[in-house]
Amino acid sequence: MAKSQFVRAKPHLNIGTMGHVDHGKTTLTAAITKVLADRDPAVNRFVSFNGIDRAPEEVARGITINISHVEYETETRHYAHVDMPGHADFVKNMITGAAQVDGAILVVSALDGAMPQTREHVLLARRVGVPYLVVAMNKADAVEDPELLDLVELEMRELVSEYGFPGDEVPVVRVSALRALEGDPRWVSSVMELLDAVDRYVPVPPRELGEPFLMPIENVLTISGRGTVVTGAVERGVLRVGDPVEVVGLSPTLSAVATGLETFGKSLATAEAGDNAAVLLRGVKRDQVQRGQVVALPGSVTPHRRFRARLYALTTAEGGRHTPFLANYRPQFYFRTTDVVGSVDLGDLTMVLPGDTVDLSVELGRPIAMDVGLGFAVREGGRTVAAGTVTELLD
Ligand SMILES: Nc1nc2c(ncn2[C@@H]2O[C@H](COP(=O)(O)OP(=O)(O)OP(=O)(O)O)[C@@H](O)[C@H]2O)c(=O)[nH]1
Ligand SMILES: [Mg+2]
Repeated sequence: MAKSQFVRAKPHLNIGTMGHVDHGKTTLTAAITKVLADRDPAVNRFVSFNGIDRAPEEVARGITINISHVEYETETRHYAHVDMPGHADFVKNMITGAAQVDGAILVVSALDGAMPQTREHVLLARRVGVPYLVVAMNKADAVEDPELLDLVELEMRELVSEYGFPGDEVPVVRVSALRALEGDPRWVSSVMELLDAVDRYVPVPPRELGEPFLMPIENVLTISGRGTVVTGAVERGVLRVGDPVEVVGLSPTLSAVATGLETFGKSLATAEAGDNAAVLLRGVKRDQVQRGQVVALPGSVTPHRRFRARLYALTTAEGGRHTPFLANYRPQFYFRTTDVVGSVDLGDLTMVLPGDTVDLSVELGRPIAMDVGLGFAVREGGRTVAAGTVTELLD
């Protein structure tokens, strides 16, 4: 049966939920789809909590591990929403999600206030270039004392300001995802208020439609009888069905043809910057492609192991190292949807102290598709210790 065609009737935005473990991101994601589906069932579909956290390990541990995507429409916009994990062990998956969004809903439990991954996510949001934050103060149903709510709001405004977001103007909305999901009218309207804040505060970003096509691969699937499908968020450009592409990074560059395009199960004639797309690749086997590679216009981007970068080492208070790092430091480098080990060459410097901004060279263990200006995070032992930007491609 032919798939229905995706209609571009409203501006499309990518948003997502981030924040500390258990503060209610997945519950809020489910509640948003519920509230909108009740309001406009013709265009919205309810996705339950278990429809979002559905991997067996997620169910067993009661936490989000993988990012998942849902879609919904408000009156004025179509949104793709990525629900990110809060647990410290899965920050790498959170980085992948954050790199794709035009704005993020930072979820904080009003019972707990800012916790370690609340802070780390604000920092990473800034570093991977999330342009706008809206704060959802969740679990407001469980807090009796209004002064406590005011205190958490103040704390959040200060926290986001510390990382360069405009803390005075960022919308902070008091919600209860759980009660909204249960249909309690007071809290249903709190979720509507949150969505209104997102509609108003997060602008439609300029899309880089004129640039050469590039989509980082997030997942690879096999569709029996059809071939290999790669999914991800289109970073720039436009791809048409039938266009030739290259798969770049990690292993030798591969040529292919995009023979089918979809978004959220509906077929697309073109996939463009900002879309969440599934691309069917002709002539590619399942094991020839992997997460961390990119699909790109042939010849438009090349893989590199060595590059120069400007790097900011986080201070200890920001969650960074307690000690300087020296020549031959070998942390993990997080690019788009993957991480690879690499070593640094400090040149004339003898060490890099927490809080320093330096220029240095990096040699990665495996090549990554990169351009000047690409951002990355540096992590070791489960925490983010630095963030950088590629300034020069070597080889
Ligand atoms: N009282 C109350 N509890 C809530 C609310 N929202 C979520 N919870 C509860 O908080 C717990 C964690 O909710 P999740 O939605 O899984 O939290 P999460 O932020 O997605 O967690 P991770 O993805 O693992 O980081 C669950 O037991 C929810 O029922 C709320 O608005 N009020
Ligand atoms: Mg979750």
